[in-house]
Amino acid sequence: MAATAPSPADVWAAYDDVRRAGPLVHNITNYVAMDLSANVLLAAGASPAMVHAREEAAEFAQLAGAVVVNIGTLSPEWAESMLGAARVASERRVPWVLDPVAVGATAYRVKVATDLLPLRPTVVRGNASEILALAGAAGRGKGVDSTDESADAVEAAIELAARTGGVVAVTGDVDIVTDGRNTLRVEGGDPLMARVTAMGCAASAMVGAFVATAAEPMVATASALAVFGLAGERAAAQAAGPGSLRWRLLDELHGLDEQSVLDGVRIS
Ligand SMILES: Nc1ncnc2c1ncn2[C@@H]1O[C@H](COP(=O)(O)OP(=O)(O)O)[C@@H](O)[C@H]1O
Ligand SMILES: Cc1ncsc1CCOP(=O)(O)O
Ligand SMILES: [Mg+2]
Repeated sequence: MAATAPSPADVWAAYDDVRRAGPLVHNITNYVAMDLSANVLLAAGASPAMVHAREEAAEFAQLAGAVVVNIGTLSPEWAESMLGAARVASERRVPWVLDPVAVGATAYRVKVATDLLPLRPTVVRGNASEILALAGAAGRGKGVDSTDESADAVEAAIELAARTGGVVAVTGDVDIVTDGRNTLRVEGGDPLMARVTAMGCAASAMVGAFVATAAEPMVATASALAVFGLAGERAAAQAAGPGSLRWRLLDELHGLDEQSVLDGVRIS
């Protein structure tokens, strides 16, 4: 599908960089996702901060290695914080990630996400229905959940990436990563991951950690999703259900070693 696929060794190097640098990742994320996202970032070696007040979000964004903006539990006050933080990130070249949770569900979500797009997110990460909806195609989803396959959102992702000038990632059974010119397929993960709330939000937070430390957003995004998927599939292999998948995922992210990444990552 593309010439720029990072090798498993590149993915390991990117993860190693996150662990060494421990980047500060500023999250304006939803109430549901705060705990899992913060714990995923800590398990991956990054430093999470959840900061969303209008009075401080833009100021805090200047301190961060990356900003993650997630519209999951929106309100007008939060939307103002998101726009302020994204504007500062864009102006100061702090990489920032947009997670357009449930964007197809209501006109308000479409408006807020559409207002954020001109601030040129380094990466947009969503499920297939969200990326279809944001690109103006048919996808609507079932609330925060996708009713579409990632393979059916490839064209929408390419179109959206051309519009933002950044990277767009569609997660699902296969994760798709595109910059509008090259498109990568990241395999891995497990269907059980979709039975734990805020997994996609946590994947977006991981992307934040990787874009904070890697020079190339395509490599960073594919690497983050590959590591997250690998940890998820290793966790799922031992999990009794969604509850143990959740804590096992944190343990797998923390314990993942070079050989497991070299053996387990599949990007084409
Ligand atoms: N059917 C599946 N097979 C493998 N991995 C999956 C599957 N569904 C979701 N995942 C993984 O779960 C994580 C969350 O993705 P997704 O469910 O698409 O996000 P969201 O929670 O935003 O809808 C990603 O790492 C993705 O690769
Ligand atoms: C359930 C829910 N409701 C509003 S935000 C949210 C979390 C969504 O998380 P994810 O998109 O990662 O499934
Ligand atoms: Mg989501």
